[in-house]
Parts: sequence; C-alpha cells; structure tokens
Amino acid sequence: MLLCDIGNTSYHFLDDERSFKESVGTFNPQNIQEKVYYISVNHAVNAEIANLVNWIDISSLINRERYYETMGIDRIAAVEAVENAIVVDAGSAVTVDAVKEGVYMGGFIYPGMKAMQKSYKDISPALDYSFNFELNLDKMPKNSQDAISYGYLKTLYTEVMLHNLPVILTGGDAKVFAKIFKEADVDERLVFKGMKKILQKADRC
Ligand SMILES: Nc1ncnc2c1ncn2[C@@H]1O[C@H](COP(=O)(O)OP(=O)(O)O)[C@@H](O)[C@H]1O
Ligand SMILES: CC(C)(COP(=O)(O)O)[C@@H](O)C(=O)NCCC(=O)O
Ligand SMILES: [K+]
Repeated sequence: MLLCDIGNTSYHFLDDERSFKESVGTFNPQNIQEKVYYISVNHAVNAEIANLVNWIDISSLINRERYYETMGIDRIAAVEAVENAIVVDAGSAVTVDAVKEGVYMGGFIYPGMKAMQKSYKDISPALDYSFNFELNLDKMPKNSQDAISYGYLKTLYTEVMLHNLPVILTGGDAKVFAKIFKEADVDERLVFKGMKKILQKADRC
C-alpha cells in the first residue's frame, strides 16, 4: 500500500516499508500511476491532485468530532496514532498536540526552524545565524547565536515539558530537535501510523 502525507515542503511517501520524500516544489504527482492514499495540508497541491483518480484523500474517513474544524489533517493523523503523549511535529511549522488517556487536549502551532531563522535574518544581518541545538538551555546566553537559539528553542521546550507527557518527535526536523528534547522518542512514521489506523477503522485496508 502506498501512503502519502503532503505538507508545505514535502510529499512524504510510505511504500510498504520504504519511506521517501519529494519536494512539493518539483515533484509531479502524475508520476505516480498506482493508487495512493493521502492526506494533505498543502492547498496548492490539493488543486493539482484533485482530478487524479488514483490519489485518494482519506480525510473524509476521519471522525472529526474531537477536533476543531480547521485543524490540520497531519496533526489529526498524528494524534490518532497516540494514546498518551505530546506530539511535536517539526516541519515547515512545528505543531504540538497533547493526548491524555486517548483524549485530545488541544495543541499549538510554532514557526518551523527554517522559517524562524529567516525571520531573525530579515530583522537584521546581525541575527543571521543557524540555531545552535547544542546550547545549554539552563544558562542565559552571552552570544548572539545562542541569544536567538535560546529565544526560539527554550520557549518551545519549556511549554512542551510543562504537560508532563511522554514527548514524541516527528517531521523532517525531528532528529535535530531531539538534541533539545533529549528524553523524546523520534518516530518519523507517526503520521503514517495514524493514517493506517484511520484506514483500518474505516475498514479500507
Ligand atoms: N524553505 C523551507 N521551509 C521549510 N522547511 C524547509 C525548507 N527548506 C528545507 N526545509 C526542510 O524540509 C523539512 C520540512 O519538514 P517536513 O516535515 O519534511 O515537511 P512538511 O512541513 O511539508 O511536513 C525540514 O527538514 C526543513 O528543515
Ligand atoms: C500547521 C500546519 C501548516 C503544519 O503543516 P506542515 O508543517 O506539516 O507543513 C498544518 O497543520 C495546517 O495547515 N494546520 C491548519 C491550521 C490548524 O491546524 O489550526
Ligand atoms: K509540521
């Protein structure tokens, strides 16, 4: 079975056990001939694949009663995969969603690392650094690179840890953020786990 999670930067495919990514900027979905079950938060790509009969949008299979109407389908799929965790999906945006004993508690949206680095750079060339993921979050910074790194990362870290839930990291930047969330599990296929559960519940696989 071919699954695809389409975000604002990547098509993320799972072909049975093989996972691979294509850029939304260059990949042509018409290159896929076989049936592909997908979810997408990418409005431009949605328009492109609307008429491709082999691309099957599974979002209509989800019981959305416990979610809010405009909630990203990628976030819903990740939440469907967990019982008791706080999911940090680090991609174009960083999304954080808390699930306690199977109950969705809510979540928030934070700028992705690439977007945030650009934001700092656009303020001033003096802030043109890549984030230092090795920094000590227990010490107030005394250099410019750590000043922006701490500003971006400590805020997110503190908020996530407040919820006292096991942290699961997913998304393209999961491995980088794992340097900050040292206790986290990294599961780059979490969204696919949720998609499979959605298909099973709807008896579609
Ligand atoms: N211009 C960009 N904007 C956002 N992410 C980018 C960009 N260029 C490269 N990336 C990288 O692409 C990945 C986006 O995360 P991913 O979860 O794959 O995508 P999506 O947000 O589409 O789900 C990250 O590793 C990020 O660092
Ligand atoms: C926040 C997102 C853009 C994250 O998408 P991604 O980083 O995977 O590209 C996506 O979950 C989305 O479009 N959400 C809709 C708004 C909401 O969830 O409230
Ligand atoms: K994301």
